[in-house]
Amino acid sequence: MRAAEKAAMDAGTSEWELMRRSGEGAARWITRIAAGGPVCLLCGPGNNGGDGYVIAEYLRQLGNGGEVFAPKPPATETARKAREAFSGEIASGPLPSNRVFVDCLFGYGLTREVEGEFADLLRALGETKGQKIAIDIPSSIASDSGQQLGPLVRYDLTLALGAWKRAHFVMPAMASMGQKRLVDIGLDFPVGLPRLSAEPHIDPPAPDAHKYRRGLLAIVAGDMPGASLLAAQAALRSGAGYVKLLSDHSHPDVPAELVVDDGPLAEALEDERIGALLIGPGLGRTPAARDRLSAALAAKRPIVLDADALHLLDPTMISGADTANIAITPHEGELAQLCEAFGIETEGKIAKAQALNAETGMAVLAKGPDTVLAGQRGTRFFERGPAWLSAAGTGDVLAGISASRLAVHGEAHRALEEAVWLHHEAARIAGAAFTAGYLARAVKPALEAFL
Ligand SMILES: NC(=O)C1=CN([C@@H]2O[C@H](COP(=O)(O)OP(=O)(O)OC[C@H]3O[C@@H](n4cnc5c(N)ncnc54)[C@H](O)[C@@H]3O)[C@@H](O)[C@H]2O)[C@@H](O)CC1
Ligand SMILES: [K+]
Repeated sequence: MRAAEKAAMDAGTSEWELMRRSGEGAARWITRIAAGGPVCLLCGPGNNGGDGYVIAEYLRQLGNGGEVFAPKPPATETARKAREAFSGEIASGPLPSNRVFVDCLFGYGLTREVEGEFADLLRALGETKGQKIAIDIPSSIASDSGQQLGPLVRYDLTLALGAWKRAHFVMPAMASMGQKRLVDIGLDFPVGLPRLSAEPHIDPPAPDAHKYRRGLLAIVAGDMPGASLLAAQAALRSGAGYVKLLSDHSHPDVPAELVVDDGPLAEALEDERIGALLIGPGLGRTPAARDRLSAALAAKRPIVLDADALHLLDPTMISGADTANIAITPHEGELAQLCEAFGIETEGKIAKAQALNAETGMAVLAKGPDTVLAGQRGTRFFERGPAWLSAAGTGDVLAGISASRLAVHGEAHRALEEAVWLHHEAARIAGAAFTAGYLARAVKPALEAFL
């Protein structure tokens, strides 16, 4: 964001002009929400506060002037200019209630814990009644990390200025923001930056497709076949033409459309037609499980590693492998463990996923209530999925979808990105209190939404 603003300023657009665009863009949203009702603004000492004065003056010009609370005077030249252009008064006394509140205390310049009168004001904002709008980001959130640095208010709306910041897509920050909208201020961004994932388009099978050309997915099962069966149920509905379970166990009750190969694993893995592999759900962590993982990696096919496979994985297993073909789907604990196994020392989910991708070349989907993908095409953030996904087995479903997409086209980053969208959409369709089996079945109508 800073680089894009600097580029715009170097090209002749003043900071004041950017602030005017930000403030007026935000004010247009606020006037619609306030609908003539009273507005109360909180202005901080930096340029976020400057945006606040621009908003306040815009509202005054429309005859809808409200209260402006500003514990400290502006400390930047541009914010001072905005304050001077504001023709109203600064309010004092306790924060009123039943207003549309606009929080412009701190934006991406927040660098330390919010204390004293600023913290008091945020606490009062948290307690008072009314609609609450954060300008750029919630004022107690560090924009790069999402770290909470003071009293966290629950907002109804967050208006991001110019571009999304990382904090807009990580927990717990993102859960406090309410609806999110982006205010365009006419900046250009270089390609290759971390960005919000764009809705994928999923191709139907080619006119001359047959089951192998559409993608043969082989799922390597382990000691607990339930998890790999769930993954298979989802994979069958995610686009692959053929899904096989490679298992040592007998499976009397698998669905008829799922083929079980209970022969020796090494032989089954020799099938040239296998487009992708999945290993991990229900694999177990025994020496035998480790052997199955090594055999699967030695087959040198595009592969999704999940769950137990991530516990067993170490650098020696992938040395010499074409890691661009490997997609991994760790949750928070697995991500931390992988970082330890690969000697990565960094804090925070985004940095960990990026470092693991940079160090190993594998596409890393750091899943959870917030999901971050660090892969061959860069870093991607996602809107939050339904919280009902917090149920046992939903990770197996995600792994199954990912592997099925990988079998279709062989691109690890793309498969993981598509999988997150399909997973969220399936959860939306499944509604409330669903089981993982129900979720796996909802993948079929979910896929139809992206054709
Ligand atoms: N730089 C630009 O070109 C533009 C910036 N814009 C706005 O400017 C914001 C960033 O402005 P700034 O970089 O001035 O920073 P902020 O306005 O976010 O706040 C930084 C100011 O607060 C102080 N501060 C930081 N942490 C504090 C704490 N815990 N307690 C008390 N004081 C603290 C800093 O010393 C500094 O004076 C953006 O979020 C956006 O709202 C927009 O107006 C668009 C143009
Ligand atoms: K703010």
